[in-house]
Amino acid sequence: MKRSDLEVYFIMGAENCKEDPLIVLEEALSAGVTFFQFREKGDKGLKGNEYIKFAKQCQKLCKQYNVPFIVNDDVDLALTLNADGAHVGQDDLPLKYIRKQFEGKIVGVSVHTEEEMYAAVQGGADYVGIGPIFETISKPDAKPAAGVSFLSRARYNFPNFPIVAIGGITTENANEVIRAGADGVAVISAISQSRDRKATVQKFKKLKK
Ligand SMILES: Cc1ncc(COP(=O)(O)OP(=O)(O)O)c(N)n1
Ligand SMILES: Cc1ncsc1CCOP(=O)(O)O
Ligand SMILES: [Mg+2]
Repeated sequence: MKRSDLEVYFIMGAENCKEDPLIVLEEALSAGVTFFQFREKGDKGLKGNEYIKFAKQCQKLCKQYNVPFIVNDDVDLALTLNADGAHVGQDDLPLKYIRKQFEGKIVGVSVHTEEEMYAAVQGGADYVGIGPIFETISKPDAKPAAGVSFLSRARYNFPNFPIVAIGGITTENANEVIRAGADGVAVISAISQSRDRKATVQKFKKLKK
């Protein structure tokens, strides 16, 4: 993958949407998001066959728009569906156990410290997600908002490594994370709950590098 693939990384599960999630996803894709993460989790998340059916529908839409379909947390689902990749956090399956299973595919890892970042890069991650940068309404168990200082250091230490920023990112504050060194923005609510998805995605795509 290229760093520019992370430009507008849309993340979504059904509970993030006030409208039909498949319509939300199709609008986001047609507006030009560059990466998609299927993140269906939590007590209110779909389960069993409904979960798998929804994942397949999202994957089909992503294929139509030629956008990578990444599965959050559920490595088995990613492998079963032959997804383009998986995203794991520090409390999920460790990179060293899954890297080989995803040969030729994309593996993203969430990092919050320099140690975690070095381990992810050395362990063969394709990109890292850094955040939450700002307060988020979409992850009840998120760590406190950390601002951009770690993001800036991560970019300084790894000038060419793909980095995406996440957490509370909106069209108003996104330039700050790009200036701090992120290749792109990973966003749930700003896109899933936008009243004008096309305009929102277009604004994210015009960020000053
Ligand atoms: C791109 C990206 N970055 C970070 C995360 C967060 O992963 P994690 O810490 O495992 O939390 P959950 O999303 O699983 O609740 C992410 N999903 N994507
Ligand atoms: C999954 C995740 N990881 C850190 S913050 C976050 C939620 C991001 O959602 P939003 O863009 O709505 O703040
Ligand atoms: Mg996780």
